[in-house]
Amino acid sequence: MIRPNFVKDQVAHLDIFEELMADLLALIPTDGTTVDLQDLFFCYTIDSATEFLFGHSVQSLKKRLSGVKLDDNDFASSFNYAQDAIAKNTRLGPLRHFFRDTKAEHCNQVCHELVEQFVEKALKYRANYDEEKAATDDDKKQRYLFLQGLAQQTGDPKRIRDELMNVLLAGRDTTASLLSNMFFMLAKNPHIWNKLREEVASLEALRLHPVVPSNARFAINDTVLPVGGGPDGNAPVFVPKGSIVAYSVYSMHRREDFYGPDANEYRPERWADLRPSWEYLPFNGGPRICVGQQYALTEAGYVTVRLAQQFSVLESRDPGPWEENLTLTLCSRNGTKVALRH
Ligand code: HEM
Repeated sequence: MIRPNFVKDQVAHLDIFEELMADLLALIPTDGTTVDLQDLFFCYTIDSATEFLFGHSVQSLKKRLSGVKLDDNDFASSFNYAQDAIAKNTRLGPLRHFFRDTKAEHCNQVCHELVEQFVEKALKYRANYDEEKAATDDDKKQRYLFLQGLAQQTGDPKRIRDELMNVLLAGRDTTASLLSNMFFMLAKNPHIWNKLREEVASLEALRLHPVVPSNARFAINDTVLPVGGGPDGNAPVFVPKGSIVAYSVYSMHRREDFYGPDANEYRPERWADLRPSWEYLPFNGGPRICVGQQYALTEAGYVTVRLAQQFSVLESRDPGPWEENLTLTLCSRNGTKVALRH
């Protein structure tokens, strides 16, 4: 249902990315003071995703700039907390019933209340579709709104709310994590920053630190996987109906038989002649491939190029190597502490 809302014209709204860039740049010190870019990237992507999805940004970067103290009733902080609680609950499994988290319940409510307002707008748009569309046609500059696209397809308020939440969840932390992991590695490798090719730098960041590092499928019928069985892993594997097959994209992306003996290193130059197929799956593949892939790569590429234009020096301010923080996505445990200079 949401796939038609992701055609190229609709996701390439560079003006949104540029407007937010001004706020992002204003928050980066230029005197060599350490800044945590990961923190700022998470603000950037929630602002852009809420603008794209709802037509209304939650303005977390602007709030930072004006020094507003964020409390538990703020959408961006509540969304972060509620998401971490989902990851924690998944790990606790059946034990989660013994750890009631009232703050998470409150945060869920804050998120739902904000999204409800947009659901109401969507339903109003649907009810007055002809008039609203005529008004839109008159103003050619009007941006495409994901919310309106959704309202044309369904009038079920719960479905609209769930789809909005789902895309916000799928699209926000992922892109922020990609940018954070990539800048962590770029800051450790200044020679790459200097001759940056934004596209290959992000492809390599998604190989070494795939932000969706594992995945699974549930067999709805008996089936056979062509390889993976037997002592050498080359025999077929029978998968009975009802089983769950989990796989690790993280491990696959570091296999030396695919990527060579330096598979564990961040080396974007390898993409000069690398043309991977199913051994490279940051966005998955097949019918459920990520619908936001173009959006994510456009946004990450845009932010990278703008920062590269603005700053010639990017220095790591983290003494250690990259360490993982696995919640719903994979980002850097110690943030992306760097210093930037013109
Ligand atoms: C670096 C950024 C991103 C990565 C690595 C990523 C990765 C993925 C992966 C691996 C899946 C497949 C999940 C599965 O197998 O079931 C997926 C699905 C999805 N992604 Fe992304 N994603 C990113 C950004 C985005 C963005 C920006 C959006 C939206 C604006 C988005 C929306 C979605 C949606 C709606 C699905 C579900 C598609 C379906 O089930 O048909 N993603 N993503």
